[in-house]
Amino acid sequence: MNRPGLGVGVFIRNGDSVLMSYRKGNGYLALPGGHLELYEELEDCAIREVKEETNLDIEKPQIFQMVNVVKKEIQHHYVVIFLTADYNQKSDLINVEPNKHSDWKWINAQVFQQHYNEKQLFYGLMKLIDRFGNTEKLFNLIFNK
Ligand SMILES: Nc1nc2c([nH]c(=O)n2[C@H]2C[C@H](O)[C@@H](COP(=O)(O)OP(=O)(O)OP(=O)(O)O)O2)c(=O)[nH]1
Repeated sequence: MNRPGLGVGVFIRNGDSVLMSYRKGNGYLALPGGHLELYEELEDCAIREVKEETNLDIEKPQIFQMVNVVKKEIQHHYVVIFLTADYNQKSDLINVEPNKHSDWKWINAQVFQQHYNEKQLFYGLMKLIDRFGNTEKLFNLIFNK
């Protein structure tokens, strides 16, 4: 890769939790999301990736935060855009790509913080918490508190 990639991650709200799974390749806890395609809007990317991975229909995707993740030692450079969204409860949660993700789980701030402490969050999320200092502040913003 000779240019940074552009990744999208979606915080889907449910009660006090967001939807996450462990990535089969690296074992990190991660949000649903993926790569922005050419000529695609960020919100459309979020809707598409969440549907492809979880079968959920998200509602009101909103651009939330961004991080620039530079890890030269492993040739990883991504700009990651995070969005927040609600979801339509009529859509069923399915692990559509079990070869890529463990089963989807609703994760609260405490569990999220534990994974941060153990450096078990996907890179963009680690950098996001580095910025906020702790998960509580981040979750307050996600849930508009
Ligand atoms: N999905 C997702 N991607 C993240 C997160 N944190 C983070 O840094 N990224 C970055 C690194 C990923 O390699 C990149 C693109 O997401 P991805 O790896 O899920 O892409 P993907 O395999 O679904 O790609 P594709 O379906 O679009 O081909 O975004 C996260 O929490 N979830």
